[in-house]
Amino acid sequence: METVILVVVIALVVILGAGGLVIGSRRRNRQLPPSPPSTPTITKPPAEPHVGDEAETPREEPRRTIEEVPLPGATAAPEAPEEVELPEQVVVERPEPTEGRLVRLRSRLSRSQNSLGKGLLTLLSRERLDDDTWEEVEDTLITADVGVTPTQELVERLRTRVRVLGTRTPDELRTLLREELLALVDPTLDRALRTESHEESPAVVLVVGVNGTGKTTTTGKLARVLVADGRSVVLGAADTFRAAAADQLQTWGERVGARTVRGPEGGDPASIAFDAVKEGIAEGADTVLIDTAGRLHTKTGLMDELGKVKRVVEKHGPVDEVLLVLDATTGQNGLVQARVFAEVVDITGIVLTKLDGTAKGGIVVAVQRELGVPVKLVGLGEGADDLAPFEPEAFVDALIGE
Ligand SMILES: Nc1nc2c(ncn2[C@@H]2O[C@H](COP(=O)(O)OP(=O)(O)OP(=O)(O)O)[C@@H](O)[C@H]2O)c(=O)[nH]1
Repeated sequence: METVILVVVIALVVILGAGGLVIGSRRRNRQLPPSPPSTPTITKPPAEPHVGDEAETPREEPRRTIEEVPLPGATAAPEAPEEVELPEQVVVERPEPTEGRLVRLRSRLSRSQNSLGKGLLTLLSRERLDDDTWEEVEDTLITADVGVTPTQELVERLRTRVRVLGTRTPDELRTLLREELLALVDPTLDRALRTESHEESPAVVLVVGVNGTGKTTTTGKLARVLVADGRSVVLGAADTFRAAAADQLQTWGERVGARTVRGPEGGDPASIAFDAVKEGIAEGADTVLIDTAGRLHTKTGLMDELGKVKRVVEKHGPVDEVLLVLDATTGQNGLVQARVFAEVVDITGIVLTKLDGTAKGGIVVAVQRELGVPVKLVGLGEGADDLAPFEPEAFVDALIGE
């Protein structure tokens, strides 16, 4: 009896052992295939499946190729495809023309801004224009970030003109308001971008501003504005503070066929700026656009960094434009930033971004007054061609709605 039990136990152990091996080998076979490489390369096709194979089973065995099959009269077998590195395809885009861009993008402005224009017109159309109504006019302008002094000036002038005029039809009121708003925005300021090359060297534009205001995006969009106007551009990725900024800028450049000069992450922005201008000279480019980092940790740090970039670039030739990028949605905070930058470097123009996302278009007036420098460009969306040269008339028309 004992012998019989022993035999049965041994038989069970043998059967279980064999089963375990089978399950184990199945498990091994179910390992995931290796993940595909990130860059596309042409590789050999996989081995063909055999009948009964599971679809996801990797087939490591070499593929039976045609040369192993003896064919009657066959001389040479066709060659298996070689591994080939595909050249990267860069499609150079043709940016939208810049003329009349603000008019085309006006709907973006009026959508967010018409609370200002419509609000003012509604107030001015009231039966009686008493002190309370004029106070409401003031509040509306201040809420739209126009600033206290310009608001008081506008209300004072408008009040006098309405009194003198006597009768007030809606058309007359609209015309008066348009004229007064336009006077605040100041159509006499020179808003031309100095981007034309000199005899021996390209024009140099420094783009400065706090990170996150849309500085890198604006530099990229500006490259498109210039290319659309027939200029050749070199980009300098001197914002070495944020790792992805150089990649981002390079992508913008590639889209319009502009070269980007960049350095190591955390590298010296001044030396990148210097090299970018050198490249611009070598290429005979019209304009070099330099994206800088805008850390506001300390004013001294910022001053040192931007001062050095400017000094080093000036070894090649003058810096033609220093554009300060401000986020219109940050309101008064943007004005504080503007003040700090203006103390550090001579700003020649302002770019107001994200005007599509705010009803506070009055910031155009406030920042120009604050710095005594014109708004030259406005950002009206995230699209590649959503940067427009600033036109006071089109802007005011969008505010009050035509
Ligand atoms: N709606 C809107 N978004 C904008 C505009 N301009 C820029 N942006 C967005 O703002 C975000 C920040 O833009 P970036 O260019 O990365 O900002 P930055 O100032 O360069 O930041 P750093 O590279 O860190 O210095 C992005 O999502 C942009 O698409 C604009 O005019 N309108």
